Amino acid sequence: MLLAGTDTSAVTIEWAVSLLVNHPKVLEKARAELDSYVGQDRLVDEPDIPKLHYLQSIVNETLRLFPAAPLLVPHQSSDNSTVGGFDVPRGTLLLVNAWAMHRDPTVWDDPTTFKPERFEGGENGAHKFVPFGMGRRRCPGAGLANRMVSLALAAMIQCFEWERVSEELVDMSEGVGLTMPKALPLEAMCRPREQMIRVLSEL
Ligand code: HEM
Repeated sequence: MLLAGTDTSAVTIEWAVSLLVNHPKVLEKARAELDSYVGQDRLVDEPDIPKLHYLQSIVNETLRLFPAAPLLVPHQSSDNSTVGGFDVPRGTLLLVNAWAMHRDPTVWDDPTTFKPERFEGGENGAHKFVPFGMGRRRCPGAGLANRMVSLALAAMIQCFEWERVSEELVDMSEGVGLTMPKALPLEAMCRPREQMIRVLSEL
């Protein structure tokens, strides 16, 4: 439970910040949304999150490209069945490749590009977007995870300027591990936003 809840969320935040420093226009748009809905006189808080639609799209797009559980969790079929023309006997170990589904060019337009806008306008990905699995064994922490990741990211964007450490893009290779870590940990420069220094100093 601790690993399921902490590492997955931490890794998702690291992928999201990596994507944002590589896409400064997206970062700018997220900050503009925060400035418009929350302002600069107080820290973003949980009740603000449902209003921050672009931020939600960034979190979804991060989970699409870098699902923290790329093969979900192994399941076992409870009965004989047929899936897509394949006979699956009872007791078969089943893995769902969410990573591949999320990058399938037959269901996603320009699948390898980071484009949070694809989730705008009510697009929720339905059965093609499954970072938390589906059905009875879907992640019970999905709601909490979405709120935690969104709130952490929102505060980081609202309060700090983020930049890459050099002209070179942040390396987005995936490393080896249960929760798909970055191959190279993120290094980025951040400094408090001038407008937020008062709020930060009162925390
Ligand atoms: C970004 C964050 C997270 C991601 C991407 C994620 C993803 C997943 C996935 C894919 C599964 C397997 C679903 C399946 O079997 O089809 C799962 C299971 C689970 N998750 Fe999460 N999770 C996250 C955060 C959390 C949090 C915050 C908690 C709790 C505080 C949590 C608790 C659990 C538990 C207990 C299970 C096992 C459920 C079962 O086997 O019935 N997860 N998660």
